[in-house]
Amino acid sequence: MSTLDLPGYSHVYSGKVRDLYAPVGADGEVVPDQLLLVASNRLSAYDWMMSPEIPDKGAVLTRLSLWWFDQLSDLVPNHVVSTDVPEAVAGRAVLVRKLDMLKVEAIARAYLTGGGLEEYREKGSVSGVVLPDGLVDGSKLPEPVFTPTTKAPVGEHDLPMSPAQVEAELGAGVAAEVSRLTRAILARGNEIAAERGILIADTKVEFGVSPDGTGGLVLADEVLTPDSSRFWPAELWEPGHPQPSYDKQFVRDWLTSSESGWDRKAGGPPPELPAHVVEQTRAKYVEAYERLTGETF
Ligand SMILES: CCOC(=O)Cn1cc(-c2ncnc(N)c2C#N)cn1
Repeated sequence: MSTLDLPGYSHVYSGKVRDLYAPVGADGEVVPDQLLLVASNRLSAYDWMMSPEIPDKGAVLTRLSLWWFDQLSDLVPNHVVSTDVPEAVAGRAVLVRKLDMLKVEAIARAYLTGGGLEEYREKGSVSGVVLPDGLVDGSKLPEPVFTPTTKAPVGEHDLPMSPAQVEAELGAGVAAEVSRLTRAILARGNEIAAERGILIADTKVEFGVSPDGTGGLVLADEVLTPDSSRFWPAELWEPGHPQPSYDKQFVRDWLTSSESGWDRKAGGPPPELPAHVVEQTRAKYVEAYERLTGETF
């Protein structure tokens, strides 16, 4: 993946779909207390990077995340400084406070699926939390469950963390607060999304703390986007099988159709997405944004 040459910024880190830059002052020194978080138009599905990119995906998800930060501002402070960003990334980048990030992927689940379902089928629990018997793919949980994982190095898999492991990493007080906030964020997200016909099955948020040690937890990264969360169309929810993804189903359906000619089990990369799949996927991101926020993209 190619990173951008952004005058006044130096590239720090690239994830699958987002990139992090550090502002550089006039003296050429990195500005120590801020970062530029850039959302790309890249789409990942089935652990593969799709091609071509999805036009406007980065901008739609950035605006959605900013909207959620605002909706959640009574629950938790966030890292957003400003959207006054370079023209080259206008609309899909945010200037944020540089924080000391907690080494825990804070995941909460309102519905059981994916890795949590696999762990439940093995142990009857997820991240050390015992769940009721008889749950199936897509089951709604009695209440959101905190199921944290490690932040694995690039190329390795995040591993479930038990409550004891989280306490060892963060301390009992911070661990309890991370659990409480993560579940509250998902619960709030589902209160709002349900009114708009969307279910948020699970979400991953990240917290940081100010390097100077003042204040408490700060919500960082992105929040309640289809990249950090599973968005399901509420009207199609039916426990007992994989649920259609609000934003990636067109891609998944085409990739697994005979039309694509892709054999996922063979291990090779997927083919280029046809224009109609790209357009339908873009439209779903715009639709999710407009339904949730009531604003026009
Ligand atoms: C490629 C995008 O970055 C990430 O995926 C995760 N990540 C976040 C940070 C971070 N570090 C310090 N301060 C922050 N405010 C943040 C944020 N957000 C680092 N990696």
